[in-house]
Amino acid sequence: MSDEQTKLGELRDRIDGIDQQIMDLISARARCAQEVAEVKMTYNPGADVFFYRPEREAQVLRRIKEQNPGPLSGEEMARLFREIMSACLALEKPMHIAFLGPAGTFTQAAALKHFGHSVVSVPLAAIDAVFREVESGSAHYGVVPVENSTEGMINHTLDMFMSSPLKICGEVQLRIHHHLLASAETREGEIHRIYSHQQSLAQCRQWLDANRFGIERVPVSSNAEAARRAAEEPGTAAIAGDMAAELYGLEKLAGNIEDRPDNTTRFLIIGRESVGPSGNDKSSILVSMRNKPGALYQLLEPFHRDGISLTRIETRPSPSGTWAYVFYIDFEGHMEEPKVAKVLAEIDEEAVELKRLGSYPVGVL
Ligand SMILES: O=C(O)C(=O)C[C@]1(C(=O)O)C=C[C@@H](O)C=C1
Repeated sequence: MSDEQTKLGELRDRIDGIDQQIMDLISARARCAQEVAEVKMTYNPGADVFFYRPEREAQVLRRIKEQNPGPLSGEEMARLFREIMSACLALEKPMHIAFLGPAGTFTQAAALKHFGHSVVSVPLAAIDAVFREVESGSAHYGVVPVENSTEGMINHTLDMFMSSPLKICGEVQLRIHHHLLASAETREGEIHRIYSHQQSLAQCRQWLDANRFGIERVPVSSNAEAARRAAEEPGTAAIAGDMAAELYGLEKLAGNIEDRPDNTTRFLIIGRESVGPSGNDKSSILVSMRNKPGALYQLLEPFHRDGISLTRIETRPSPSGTWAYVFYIDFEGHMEEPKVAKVLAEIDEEAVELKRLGSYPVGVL
């Protein structure tokens, strides 16, 4: 046996021993989660038991990132624990997560990033269908896109909150990498059409102008649909992400072609219950004010006075009348914190309507 083989043999024996310990510890953790489920059921008899606890998951993942000794990065270690917790939660209750489909969309990638892979992910054709699926109880939670760093807000999602009773239970950000994809049978020179979602075509406009000028660009309902067509129609290509490429067996002709390297989409987790404080939270509200001078100032002043940072404010036309507006506001803090509760009580007095969409942990992964 060579020196190399001897040394590798020793190290692999050590790895086998460590794997055994990891397995024993993960199994002990999983048994604990089973006991947690029993406690939740015992103390909430006959009720809709909420097994998934977003605030606790955020705390666990934050602690892992903070205390990670290396050499793996904090993100990598948190990802591994994300999957362990996902498997533990599935033992308590298999979660059904509705997302804006079809399979292979960035929204599915966001759902799996947030919940891990031990969930049943259910593709739906439209944002309002995701809301309905969760409202009816057919899915435990839903995942919908809310804003993109290049293209701005996804208004359809914001508008759904005006009429939906659902709460925002979490957020997850995903770096969006677009690739030019085609089937193995399609040669580069033959490509006469590129399919993608409207937003993705916009996010890659400069690259397309510089590198594939003159080739027809056809918007379709999703990137996954674009990938499906490229797989079926010879001579066409798609702009889509890794998941869609893998799902439809496409090859990457050019990778990371988005014009802005920091291209990120933020997704919301929607559910039926409120989430407790995790120690680092955000809240979202919808407010409509009387149409009078200084209304916006009156709305924002209490936040400023109490030192609460706004992270987003968007204006949407109100469904109730011409030239009436609804403000969608995200801010730092949890609605159970006294200073946040005080500001909201003040706004409630002045507003025509104040809808509390929820408080939720700032995205960890
Ligand atoms: O602490 C709980 O309530 C659990 O159910 C355990 C656990 C975990 O595996 O750590 C699993 C699922 C919850 O979403 C949060 C945490």
